[in-house]
Amino acid sequence: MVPEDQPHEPVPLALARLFAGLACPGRTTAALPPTLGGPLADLLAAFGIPVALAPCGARLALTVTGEAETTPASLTADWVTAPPWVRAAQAASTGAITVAIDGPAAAGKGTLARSLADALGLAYLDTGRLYRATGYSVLQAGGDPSDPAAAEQAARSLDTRVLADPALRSEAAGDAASRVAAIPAVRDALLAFQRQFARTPPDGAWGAVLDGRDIGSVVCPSAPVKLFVTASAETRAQRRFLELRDAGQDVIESRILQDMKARDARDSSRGIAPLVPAADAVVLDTSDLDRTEALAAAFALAGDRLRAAGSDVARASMSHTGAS
Ligand SMILES: Nc1ncnc2c1ncn2[C@@H]1O[C@H](COP(=O)(O)OP(=O)(O)OP(=O)(O)O)[C@@H](O)[C@H]1O
Ligand SMILES: Nc1ccn([C@@H]2O[C@H](COP(=O)(O)O)[C@@H](O)[C@H]2O)c(=O)n1
Repeated sequence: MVPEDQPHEPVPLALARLFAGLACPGRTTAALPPTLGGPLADLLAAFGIPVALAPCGARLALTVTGEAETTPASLTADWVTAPPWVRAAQAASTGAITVAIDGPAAAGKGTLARSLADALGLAYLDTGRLYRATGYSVLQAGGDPSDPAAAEQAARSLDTRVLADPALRSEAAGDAASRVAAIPAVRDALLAFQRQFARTPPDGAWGAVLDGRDIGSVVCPSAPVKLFVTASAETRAQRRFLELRDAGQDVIESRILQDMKARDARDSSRGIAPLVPAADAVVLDTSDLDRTEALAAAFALAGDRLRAAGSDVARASMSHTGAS
């Protein structure tokens, strides 16, 4: 049993512990906040792993209760990162699994994408950084991000090692990004890198989470999981204000709101790959959700889609091999 004073476990640790618990049903328990425990139990159930939920102080204790539907003969590290339906996906040659997360600025896409990627063992790409790096490079060279020739040249010569530069998070880089992002040749230049990342994620990951504006609609239209994360403009401006203020930047909230509305309008009205939910995306409004609640909701939505993808893939795999 988990002691009541044990701190919340990070989701990846809890998941690893529960997967490992398959070797010893009934003995392994992980404690999580209730908002995460329920959706995580659903997700495990989607993988065919039976768990029991019980209150444990302010937390929910999840215990693996029995054998998974497809328990491997011996539990291997490979199985932990590749649940059975992913293997079925590979067998059916459908390639890596992609989780697409789109939405307007500061809606919380990156926060959710990173947590989902960590918890599910997926690689993560913040595609906004590609556009930010392109716009920033034009600015650094003294150019105009709206100039198609300068922007295309910057996109085509982009060195992805600059993507970690903290300067890319400034509002100026965000504004320049949305200007270069409206130029078709820039989007064309950045498309191959994103698709390649989704198709063959780094470090042998079995899939990837990509966040941006057009992941579900253009970059990865066949992604099995598509979330469109949004929140009111005021909520998003306040979140970005707190983020930049805490990072030591001198910022004014009303100015951020004004700039964010202008950027949203530009992103939504451009002629190419505008910011719109893909037809099959699930919309998640996080205006009234804190980070933990938003993650719990995303887990539940992603779990539903993954389960559906798993059964589609399993069916495809069976018809592929002639099984019924
Ligand atoms: N549900 C939430 N409640 C409160 N703050 C949040 C929530 N989700 C994210 N945040 C905070 O809001 C800020 C913006 O979040 P994040 O960077 O994830 O958004 P984003 O959609 O990826 O933004 P961008 O499009 O600019 O890359 C961050 O400081 C993050 O910690
Ligand atoms: N797939 C994408 C991602 C981003 N953009 C543009 O880049 C700007 C900055 O993006 P952030 O996610 O870092 O805020 C954004 O305003 C878009 O103009 C894009 O077009 N497509």
